Amino acid sequence: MTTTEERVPQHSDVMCDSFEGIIGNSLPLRRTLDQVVTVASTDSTVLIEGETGTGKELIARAIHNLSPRSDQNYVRFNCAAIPLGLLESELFGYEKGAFTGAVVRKLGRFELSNGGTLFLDEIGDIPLELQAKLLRVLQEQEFERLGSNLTQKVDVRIVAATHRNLKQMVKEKQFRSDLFFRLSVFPIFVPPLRDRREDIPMLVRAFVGNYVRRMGRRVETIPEETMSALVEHDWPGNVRELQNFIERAVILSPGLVLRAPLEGLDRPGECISSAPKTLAQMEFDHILQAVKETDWVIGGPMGAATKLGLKRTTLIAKMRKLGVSRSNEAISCPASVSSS
Ligand SMILES: Nc1ncnc2c1ncn2[C@@H]1O[C@H](COP(=O)(O)OP(=O)(O)OP(=O)(O)O)[C@@H](O)[C@H]1O
Repeated sequence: MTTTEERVPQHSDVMCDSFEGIIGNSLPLRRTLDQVVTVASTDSTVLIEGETGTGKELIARAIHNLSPRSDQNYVRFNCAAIPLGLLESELFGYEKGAFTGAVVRKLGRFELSNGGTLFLDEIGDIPLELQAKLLRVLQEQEFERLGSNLTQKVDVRIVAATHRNLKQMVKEKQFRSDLFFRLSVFPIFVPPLRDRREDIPMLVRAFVGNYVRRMGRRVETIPEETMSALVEHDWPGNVRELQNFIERAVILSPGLVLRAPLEGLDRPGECISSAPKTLAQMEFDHILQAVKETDWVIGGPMGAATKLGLKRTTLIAKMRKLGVSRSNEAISCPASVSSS
């Protein structure tokens, strides 16, 4: 093994850096996990906020596992995945004959999670009409099944999550402010992967290890330049996107060395960053794209300078200033290009 490769660790190595299946050791992630530990032992409602794929569901499960309710039910309910008309009956249940098709009594998620934890994923997608009813259950822990006058009492700990900006939704009157305040008793923010790049190598090694085992492959090393490119990438789909990418890479690796399809990361327009790009970043991307298309030929009629309408010397000077070189080949969204 050379110094520019690293060994894929065994499962036990990875587990040292994993907490409740949450891999990573960066400061932002550790801060989030500290909050998880702090709130888990209480019965308080928790609102988990963060972009898609950051691991909100893992955090919700960790809160349940570390709580005194861990031996009771953990029920996950995705508010966005259920058709509008069914949401109410899925949450609160119904009596036989409550509506056409209600041939037997059905318990809703609140009753199913009685004594345990109910994880309401994508809470921002709960329609306004249902928000008042949800608020009542959160406050009073009571509700009626559809088609019944009998009040059901429950003891449910609520953990909710959203990738939406609920505060903004409140301002726009799409989300009730009283429900927002009730939900956000203890908010936890899960940072996007691009704000905790130190976690990427650990995640990559763990995912490679997992997929290698599952697929019966023999990958043992990850080239250093592959790891650097993965750390540099912005991962708009966060850990989920990284995980899927690694699965693809392992499928494409018949031998001992990971063959990651880095060119798949380098698709212009796919780079969704929270901050708008600077002019220098756009220039960097555009020039990098042009030189890659000409296979790094700068001068001459078929060269990148002609393509870009620049003199050869001007393009070379710009490339030097912006730091465009072959080592950037795998980078699609340079975070470090300054606009000066
Ligand atoms: N820190 C982590 N360590 C290991 N796996 C992780 C981590 N974060 C996320 N994952 C994995 O990434 C995938 C997405 O995570 P999860 O479903 O928890 O994200 P999410 O924030 O709830 O996404 P969404 O908002 O789209 O529902 C899952 O397969 C999860 O196991």
